[in-house]
Amino acid sequence: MTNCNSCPSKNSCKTQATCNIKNNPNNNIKKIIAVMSGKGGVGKSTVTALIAKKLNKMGYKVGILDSDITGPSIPRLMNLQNQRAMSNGKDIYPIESKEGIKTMSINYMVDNENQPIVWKGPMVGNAVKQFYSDVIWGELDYLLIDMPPGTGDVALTVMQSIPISGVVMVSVPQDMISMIVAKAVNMAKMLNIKVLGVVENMSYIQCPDCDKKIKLFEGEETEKFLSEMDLKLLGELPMTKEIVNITHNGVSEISESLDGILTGIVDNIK
Ligand SMILES: Nc1ncnc2c1ncn2[C@@H]1O[C@H](COP(=O)(O)OP(=O)(O)OP(=O)(O)O)[C@@H](O)[C@H]1O
Repeated sequence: MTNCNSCPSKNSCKTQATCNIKNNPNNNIKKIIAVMSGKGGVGKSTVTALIAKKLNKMGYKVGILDSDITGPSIPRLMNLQNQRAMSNGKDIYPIESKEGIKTMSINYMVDNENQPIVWKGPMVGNAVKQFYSDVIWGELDYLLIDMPPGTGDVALTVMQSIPISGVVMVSVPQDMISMIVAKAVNMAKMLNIKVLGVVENMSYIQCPDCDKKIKLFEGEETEKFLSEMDLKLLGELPMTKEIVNITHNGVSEISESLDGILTGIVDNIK
């Protein structure tokens, strides 16, 4: 049953008659942002984790819902592998990172993270809906949703059921990827969900000796893609060991330059 009072979209919702998600009365979530890519492996989960850490550092209350049921990576990226979610039989308690970011992922419910989730689409969709409705997120300024790759069944369920305020698209500077990201952008537009902009990941590498930025995909037409799709560039992230250390190895210090890029990204989506 829908509970519009606790829904983050209550003031802007146009679909109350058709809404099919239950809003948990224990939760008060101010803004829900989905991080999407259309194509797997471009760094969607990494960007989700970095945005969450930056918002958390700025003092906001943040949660991450890992809706990638068949390829969950949030527990590892947040240094929370081998954790188990507890339930009181009705609600599920999220797992909190050391900095206080609440997370929920299917990996908190399996005995071994290598165990595959061999479920058909509707079951996967229902699990994601439960992660929204049955998890005690409490008071959150931002709930980030790490979307499954692609524009398939589960992505559609998430976008149709959860009251998403906007989508951040993650891309890498290659023509082929831009084309696939364009599909995801068009999907969001078809569903009337605002696309907040694009984060270009693995945009360049930086020489450790002379600081020169080296574009791996020089000549690719990112600017043309952005203007054709009427999209804002939220920021360009380098391909660095620092990002791997922050997201895989639990390193909490962020260099001034990466912090500056993340500030630019979150200022554009807040
Ligand atoms: N900017 C970066 N610098 C260095 N490594 C990166 C960067 N972004 C992502 N990676 C690495 O690339 C790999 C894929 O990243 P990630 O899991 O975030 O992608 P994804 O798009 O979420 O993938 P999936 O489609 O499986 O969900 C990870 O090992 C991650 O550490």
